[in-house]
Amino acid sequence: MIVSVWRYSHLLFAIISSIFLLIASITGVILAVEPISNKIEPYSVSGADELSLAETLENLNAKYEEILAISRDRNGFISVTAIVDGKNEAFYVNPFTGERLGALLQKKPLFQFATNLHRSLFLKSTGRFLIGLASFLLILITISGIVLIAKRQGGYRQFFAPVVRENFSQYNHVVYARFSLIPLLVLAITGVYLSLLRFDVIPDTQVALQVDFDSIQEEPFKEYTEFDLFKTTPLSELRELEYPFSEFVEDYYIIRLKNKEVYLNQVTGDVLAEEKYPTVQVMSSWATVLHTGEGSILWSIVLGLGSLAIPFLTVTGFIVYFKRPKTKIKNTYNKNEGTYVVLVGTEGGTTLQFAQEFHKQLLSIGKKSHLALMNQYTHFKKMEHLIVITATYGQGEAPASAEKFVHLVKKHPQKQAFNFSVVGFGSTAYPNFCQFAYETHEVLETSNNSTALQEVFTVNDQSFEAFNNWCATWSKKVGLNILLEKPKLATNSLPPSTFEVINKAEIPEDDTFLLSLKNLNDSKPISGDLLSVIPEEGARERLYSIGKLNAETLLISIRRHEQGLCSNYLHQLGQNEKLTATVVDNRNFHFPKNAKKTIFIATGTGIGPFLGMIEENSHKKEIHMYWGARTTNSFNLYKNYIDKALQDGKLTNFKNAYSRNQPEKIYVQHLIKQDKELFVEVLKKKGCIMICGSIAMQKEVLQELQQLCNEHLGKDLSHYQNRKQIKMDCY
Ligand SMILES: Cc1cc2nc3c(=O)[nH]c(=O)nc-3n(C[C@H](O)[C@H](O)[C@H](O)COP(=O)(O)O)c2cc1C
Repeated sequence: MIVSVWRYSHLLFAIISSIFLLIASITGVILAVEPISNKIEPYSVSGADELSLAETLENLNAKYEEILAISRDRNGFISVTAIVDGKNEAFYVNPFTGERLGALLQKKPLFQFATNLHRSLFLKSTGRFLIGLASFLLILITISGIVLIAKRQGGYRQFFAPVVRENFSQYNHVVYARFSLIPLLVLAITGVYLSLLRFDVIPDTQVALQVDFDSIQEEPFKEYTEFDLFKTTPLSELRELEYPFSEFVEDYYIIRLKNKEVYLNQVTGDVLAEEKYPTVQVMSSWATVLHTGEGSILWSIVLGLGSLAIPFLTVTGFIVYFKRPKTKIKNTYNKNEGTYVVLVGTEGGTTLQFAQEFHKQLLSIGKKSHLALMNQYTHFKKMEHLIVITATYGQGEAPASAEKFVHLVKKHPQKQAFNFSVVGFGSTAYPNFCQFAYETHEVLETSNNSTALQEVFTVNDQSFEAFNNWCATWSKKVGLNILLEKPKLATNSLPPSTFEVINKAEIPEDDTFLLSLKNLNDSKPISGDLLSVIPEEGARERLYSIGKLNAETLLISIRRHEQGLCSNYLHQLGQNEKLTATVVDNRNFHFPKNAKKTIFIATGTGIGPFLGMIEENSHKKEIHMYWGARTTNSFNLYKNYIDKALQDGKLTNFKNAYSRNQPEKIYVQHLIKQDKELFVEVLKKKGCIMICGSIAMQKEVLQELQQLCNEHLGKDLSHYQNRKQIKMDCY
């Protein structure tokens, strides 16, 4: 709920201010160029800042007959206003020689236009107010953004940890927001400050020095080069020095330094009045520098990039929001009528869509089903079956709509007996896979009158296939017949492609076979992506991991099930026959480009994607493979590929674990124990471990790795999972 409040505030502020922020950001990018183009003008004189005011005045007085003022701007350029040939002129000079360097910079028309639009949208005070308001909203957007990133990353300490990629917009929104946070916050705060100053909400106090004319002395006379202030003040401190208006002693030097203003007797060099700038004035000066980047190429670039991030973050932010599935809950039976109660824990809305499909099918077979959010848990009068379907967020925490669930279960004990089942939606890309589902199961198990019908069932990456499997086992247990339809989710799949079967190899005793497919379309799968096959109209899709042997040829390794519709369909395909299937992007399971050493762990047909990754290892990076199967015979299907890869140096090492070759069973997890030094080294040196095969094997392997991390690395396994050093695709 708290996350939702932050999320909706973030969105609301963005909607209100988006147009103004877009204008301000685009003009801001243009204006960031101005200080850079000014700074690179050739008016900077090296070593000038170390000159004293006395030396500067001496050099310039020698060159010009009548100087009215000397200035130093934020770029460090020195200019004089002097009467030359009877005319009042202002120009840049070399303070060592007095040489004229060029005319004062004039604002270019483009920058003038951009400045007006940026400050006031050409709407005078109304425009200034709107821009000020947009800056204020930008502060709120940035703060709510910081909170949202921290929540997503699992805490402020993890703020800069790698972001798990779900899709382009979500990933880049978070990544670029983190980069641009500081410049955006600075731009927003200084923007608000400058607006408040403009509207006199912050009074622009200036120094107002008073000179006591009665006490002005005409003696002792001193050369101006001997004035203490002139001798001790470097030119770098100067903003502006105004010469006395006349030679009368009542007229004095006005010197504006970086931190104070001083009036100096032109005859004796005595200080007539002096005052430090008020805090507001110093702050205003800083706000201007920080907001405009004046005088610093580096800060101007940072601000320019920050401004550029605004349109990008606006567009990706809106895409993230509008892609989020939105569904309302409608109920035919209220909470007191439903015998089946389906509760959902969701944050992004996808889990709700699965739950809705399940609820719809229960209703369609005449069951009284009531659907609600987990936060709406209460006393359900007629409930006999409770089905909880929940996602996991943060670091294994409850999603927004289930935050109160644990508390509510304790608060509302059910008066009648009921059985329950928990389905966890999560992603193995996160360290605490479906943890909240396990917590939910535990709390329900200890609640009044409850009986667990099944263990927690987990669904990785919103796999409809897995959810459907759960539904099949659940329906069987309760004696129902439910057929689910796949919800229309935004998936990463490409349009369907056509493939031609070019080879089939098989080990009949093992019920496994390898299909080599020629890719006849433009789809460019990568080893580790998935091939979605629908064996006949209306049937469920099946996903197979792809191994890519070369640009044209893909390999899929399949286990044939006696009653399996899809595995038998693929099995009966003959040479040159065509297959229509869809490539699904599985970016969390691609070969790691930056790892120097990689370990593959697979059982059975899980070897498929690895055969492609090995084949593509043209740089001969170190790859160690651990493969588990029943007997030596199972290996014959892959032997040629592995032998050739070892010969070509594309595979460093291959070790197998055959469970039925010898009296005692050997599994891949036993090999991990044997070779623990290698595993420790790979994790330590930022290498990667990839796991593909059965969920049962994955559990055992993760347990072994967890132990190894605790004993030898002093870190939790999740540390490496967070850094994408462990990649999994298990089913
Ligand atoms: C910020 C964030 C954190 C997540 N943390 C976890 C996690 O700790 N464990 C897990 O199994 N899944 C995690 N997931 C994956 C979600 O549980 C999964 O994508 C789920 O299907 C989302 O369902 P929803 O759209 O209904 O919220 C996380 C997803 C996001 C975006």
